[in-house]
Amino acid sequence: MVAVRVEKRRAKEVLEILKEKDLLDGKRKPIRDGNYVFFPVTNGELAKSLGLEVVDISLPMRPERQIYKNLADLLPKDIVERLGRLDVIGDIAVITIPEELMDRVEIVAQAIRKLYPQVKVIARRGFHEGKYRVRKLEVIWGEDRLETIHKENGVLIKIDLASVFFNPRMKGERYRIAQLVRDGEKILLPFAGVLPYALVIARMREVKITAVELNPRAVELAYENIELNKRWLKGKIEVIHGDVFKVLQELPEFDRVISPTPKGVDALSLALSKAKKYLHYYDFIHEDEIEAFRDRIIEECRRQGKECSVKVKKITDYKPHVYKVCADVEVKQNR
Ligand SMILES: C[S@@+](CC[C@H](N)C(=O)[O-])C[C@H]1O[C@@H](n2cnc3c(N)ncnc32)[C@H](O)[C@@H]1O
Repeated sequence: MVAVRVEKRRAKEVLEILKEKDLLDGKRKPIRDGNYVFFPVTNGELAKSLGLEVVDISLPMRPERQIYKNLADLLPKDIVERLGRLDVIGDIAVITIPEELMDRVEIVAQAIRKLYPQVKVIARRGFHEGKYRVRKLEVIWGEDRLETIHKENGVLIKIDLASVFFNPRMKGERYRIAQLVRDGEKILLPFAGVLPYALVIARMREVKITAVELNPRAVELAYENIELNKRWLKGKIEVIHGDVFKVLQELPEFDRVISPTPKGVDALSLALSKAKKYLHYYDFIHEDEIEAFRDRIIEECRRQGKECSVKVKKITDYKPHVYKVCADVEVKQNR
């Protein structure tokens, strides 16, 4: 089996070349011997044509599941450093690629496919747009579709990334909230999307959830998702298609309100007014403003005649110094 033999002092540089040309054989491990490093390659002739010394040598195999851990194992440093976040949603990989790397998109796509062989579509991430908070995505490799089924916390979530919001990085947060919920609770979920929170909670707890969503496509998928998961849901989910700011006026108080508020929308007063015991209110806050955010919630509680304790938790970073946060509000029951 062939490998490239290179002096130790040139090893880093040659490794980058091998990654760039997609020549590195990830199934075998490189070895060091004295002053030389041997890199396993998939094509000796091509390596030779690059002026590299190619030798016949047997190198140890890597364990199957540890072949590649991340894109840095597969791509040259100058590319990896400029790539943004990579998420895998069902069988769709979504990656942030800056404009100046668009002429290297082929090798990025190849690396993603090696890392995630199950992926059938690779899409380039744009920004969230409009009131439905849908992300602009461009398919750069694979099947021309943005619909998929994602597995998370024991539920299946059908998503159409072309027309609804979904963030797989909130998986841990959804689990955290589900753990706080107790059997028997009545829960209100404004801004419910395709129901990721509702499904995860209903999977784990015997509760009644009322979910409100405005985007008609998200509502359609919400119903499909209830159907997809019905065999293992302990809780019940009712979906209301409508505007949170109108629908909630007609609804009573709930034990718990969970508001995954869209960016730029202020639903604090309304969501709190519907919370008998607990409110989990999400917002995007600069790190210097977290105390002020907490004070604003306490002030709103006072205004509504509620005595509350408020803890604000950073959930994910949104942009430098700005976080998606969750205010966990507990309404004291002695009123
Ligand atoms: C940040 S996303 C959260 C979606 C979902 N909860 C999740 O975590 O994936 C906000 C959702 O609120 C919906 N939305 C925006 N304005 C709304 C309104 N006035 N009434 C109801 N839903 C609204 C959007 O369509 C979107 O699905």
